[in-house]
Amino acid sequence: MIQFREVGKTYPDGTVAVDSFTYTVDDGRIVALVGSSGSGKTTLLRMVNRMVEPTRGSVLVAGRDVASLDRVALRRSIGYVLQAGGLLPHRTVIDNVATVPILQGVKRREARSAAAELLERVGLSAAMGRRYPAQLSGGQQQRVGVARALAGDPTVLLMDEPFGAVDPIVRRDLQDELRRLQREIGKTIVLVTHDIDEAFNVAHDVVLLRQGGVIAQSGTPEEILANPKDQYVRDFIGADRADRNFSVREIGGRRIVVDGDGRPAGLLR
Ligand SMILES: Nc1ncnc2c1ncn2[C@@H]1O[C@H](COP(=O)(O)OP(=O)(O)OP(=O)(O)O)[C@@H](O)[C@H]1O
Repeated sequence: MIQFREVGKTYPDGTVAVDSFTYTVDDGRIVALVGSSGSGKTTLLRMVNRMVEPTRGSVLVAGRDVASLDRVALRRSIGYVLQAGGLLPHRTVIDNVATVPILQGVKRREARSAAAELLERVGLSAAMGRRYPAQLSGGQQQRVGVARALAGDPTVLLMDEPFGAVDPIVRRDLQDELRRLQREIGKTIVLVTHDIDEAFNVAHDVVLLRQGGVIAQSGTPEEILANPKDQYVRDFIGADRADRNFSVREIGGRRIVVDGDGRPAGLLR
């Protein structure tokens, strides 16, 4: 469980990135922080592993205030996935994945064999392990980034725009795989994205932010779609978009679903 308790961050230049944010991420959930640029998503994410220190309030992971924990140990115990994987270019893929366990004292051989298993878990062949990051596609690098973040066996995985650098089709694949992976490994995942469709596709719970890390609305994708709280939320989720609005037409005894522009979307069974 991750508890944000009236947590805030004012940067030294006076920018209030997050005013006062209170929210609890339950174990085994995928939570997406969504909002427009500058709404404080990355700041909030980084306060969990202390890459950013809050200027007020606190963040608790598994009941412990992260401010009381050793920073380096904390960072190693929480997986962090960056856009485009954030891999070390001069190390092979397998070494990229094995780095944290080796730093944690796992023997090199064991770490490498665990890394090979992790690569398979994220859908890469062990042979890919011998390549360097630049020899992989963006989507493959992203998978390596996930494998690397999982290598320290963290309970919490933080992901910052993890699929931002890949094309829409690969992006959708990676989103689906993240859901599958999370079902298998049961980690708690907090994901930052500016893409509401990605949040709806991947997350169990969505936190929609305004500037200053203010929660405009939080809930399951279904709850938010069914009851957008105000016009800001409606605009952000595209509630009025044709592809969000369906109706049913009867044609020849069958019920056809059409979108807001009247384009056929499917058959109602
Ligand atoms: N080191 C810093 N010093 C000063 N201001 C900062 C710093 N880092 C971020 N900010 C400011 O804090 C606010 C929130 O930034 P943050 O990166 O958390 O937003 P975000 O929602 O992740 O944005 P984006 O989607 O563009 O990445 C922005 O106004 C940003 O300019």
